[in-house]
Amino acid sequence: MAQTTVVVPEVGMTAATPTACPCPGSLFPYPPPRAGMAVSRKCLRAAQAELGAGMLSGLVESMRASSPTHARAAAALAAGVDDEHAAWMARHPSALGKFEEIVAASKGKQIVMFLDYDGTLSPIVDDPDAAFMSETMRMAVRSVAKHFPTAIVSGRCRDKVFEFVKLAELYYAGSHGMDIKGPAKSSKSKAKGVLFQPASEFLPMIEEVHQRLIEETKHVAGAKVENNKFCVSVHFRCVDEKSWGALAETVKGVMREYPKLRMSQGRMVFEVRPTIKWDKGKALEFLLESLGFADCPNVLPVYIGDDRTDEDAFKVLRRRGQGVGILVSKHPKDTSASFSLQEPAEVMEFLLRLVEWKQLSRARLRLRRQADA
Ligand SMILES: O=P(O)(O)OC[C@H]1O[C@H](O[C@H]2O[C@H](CO)[C@@H](O)[C@H](O)[C@H]2O)[C@H](O)[C@@H](O)[C@@H]1O
Repeated sequence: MAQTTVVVPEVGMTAATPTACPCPGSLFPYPPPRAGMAVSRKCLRAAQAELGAGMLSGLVESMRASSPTHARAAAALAAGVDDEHAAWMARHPSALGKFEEIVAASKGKQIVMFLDYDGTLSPIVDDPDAAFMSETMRMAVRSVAKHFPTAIVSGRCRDKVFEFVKLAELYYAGSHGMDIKGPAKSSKSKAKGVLFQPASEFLPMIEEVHQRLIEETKHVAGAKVENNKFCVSVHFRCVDEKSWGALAETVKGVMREYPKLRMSQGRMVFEVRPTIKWDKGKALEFLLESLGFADCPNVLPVYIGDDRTDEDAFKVLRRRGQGVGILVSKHPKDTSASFSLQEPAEVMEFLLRLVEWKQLSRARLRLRRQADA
């Protein structure tokens, strides 16, 4: 079969004309990692070292870096800010500007959409319980899901992210991918009803650490502890910067008692989760496999996210040499994503353009068939 090859700069992927996908649709491709087995000595040592001496000042520095005001101020101090931004944009061009190249690369392939929630579909707000997505964004996601299998991949607990998104036809991977569920049984989807929870052994420990963190951080005004089922978030967006050191010290102190848990940092939030080798990147691979696209050249995963935890998924796309990683950010950031979008409003525009493009391609195909008949 003749091959049409499209190379998208920065993405390094090629699009070929369709061949029948040979991949069987396996619903449970990975044996769930057992907690005890997954926590190797190396992991334990790394977790302990991570929380060891000297970590605190590093932590506070990193808390500062995750604050947009600080990041901007620091950037403004640096000379040649505009040049730096332009250079970053050249490396991670706007997915809207490169839209035609992106869709051209999907020729003969099934697009599968992966969407982070906070900061991607909803704007970042002070109160995590009030991070609602707009009705227009919901309509855009619903329309996208009519054309392409679509998954929400979030650090939040799956039930909570579902409450925000409210679309039963989607796949949901909550708790940073540790709680995956396919669409309801009535759906026509290949992976309907799929459920995967690789960290279920950690539930009692997570519940315990959640309670401990509430208790230990209650003296820090503005700190908020959120139970995300298989992980816990400690928010410091509303904590006075003078108390960041105290908060970091407190969380670090609790973490020392739980070597099977690790801590990472998102946007003004500490995220506590099991040390198992599972993240948003693994969730992406699991979902692709569940959909029947394991080792399949005829798929184009598109992942859009704004957070450090989304980098695991961007890295997977890079490693596979397949797919489109899009970072949502107004500011230059280290990222493995190929493209960028500035904010949720641009994400919505990108989704709507995808829908429009798909509808147009279908209409063109119909017309061509009618003309040939
Ligand atoms: O993977 P995500 O869907 O991006 O979830 C990551 C964290 O998102 C939420 O926190 C972030 O958004 C909040 C609401 O805008 C904001 O107040 C907070 O500062 C951000 O870090 C969520 O509340 C966390 O539990 C997730 O881990």
